[in-house]
Amino acid sequence: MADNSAAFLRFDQIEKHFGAVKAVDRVDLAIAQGSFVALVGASGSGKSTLLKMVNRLAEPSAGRVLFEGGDVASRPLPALRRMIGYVFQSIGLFPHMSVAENIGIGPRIAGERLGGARIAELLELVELDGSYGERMPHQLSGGQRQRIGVARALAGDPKLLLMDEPFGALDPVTRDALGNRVRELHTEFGLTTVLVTHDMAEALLLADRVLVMQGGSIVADETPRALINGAGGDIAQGLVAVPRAQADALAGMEA
Ligand SMILES: Nc1ncnc2c1ncn2[C@@H]1O[C@H](COP(=O)(O)OP(=O)(O)OP(=O)(O)O)[C@@H](O)[C@H]1O
Repeated sequence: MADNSAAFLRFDQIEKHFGAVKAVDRVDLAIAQGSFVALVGASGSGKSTLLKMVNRLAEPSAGRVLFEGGDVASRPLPALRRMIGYVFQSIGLFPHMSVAENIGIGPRIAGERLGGARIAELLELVELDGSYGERMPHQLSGGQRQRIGVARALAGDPKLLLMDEPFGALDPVTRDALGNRVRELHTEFGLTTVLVTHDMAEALLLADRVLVMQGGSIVADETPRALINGAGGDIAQGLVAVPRAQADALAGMEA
């Protein structure tokens, strides 16, 4: 077996139980620095719970999560969360704070105030004009709110970006544009990214490694190319069949 002890992010026999429900069931997994990993699988398969054990929004029932070799449980929370950007679907901007204050909230909790130039730079990264800093969250579209969520996640110069269905509520065009922008930012900043998504096409197009979860376990771990070529087993292939059938149906409509 490969020695994963030096992996950037490692799940070591990790479990999470909610009463009788085993949300995550003995997952062993190593994620290399710089990789873009998509986590897919049916609703309730344990994706969000696995992700939340990295930044300690959920504490494991057993096992450990190691980040840069150290157990996340022994890191002070503000420092840990500063190193880990987190974006989720209902982005949770504070409604009474301006966009600029929302973006700067993580560093502020850690005792640092971001200046206007830095806020403008972060807005630019997500392709929004600096003037958006003065707006209030209710003055934004859903897509703009998700962009602010990405800017906020990047504000602490994280090494690791965790994304839980970040584009789920967006229209397909915005979703595609923001997904591609995140992939560019991942490369530009040398991030390691873990993206939870229900959309296998999104996983195949954005990630360089796709993990499939079922009943709390990882049942497939493949590259997008391998999945397209039939690897990963029945559950993975069942998920790949959806975008493939759509692509075939569209191709069949060509004149
Ligand atoms: N706080 C909680 N209390 C009780 N049960 C929970 C809690 N969080 C998750 N669960 C249960 O754990 C299991 C895994 O949930 P989880 O949210 O991780 O799945 P998921 O794959 O992310 O689902 P979805 O794709 O619908 O978001 C589910 O059965 C869920 O009901």
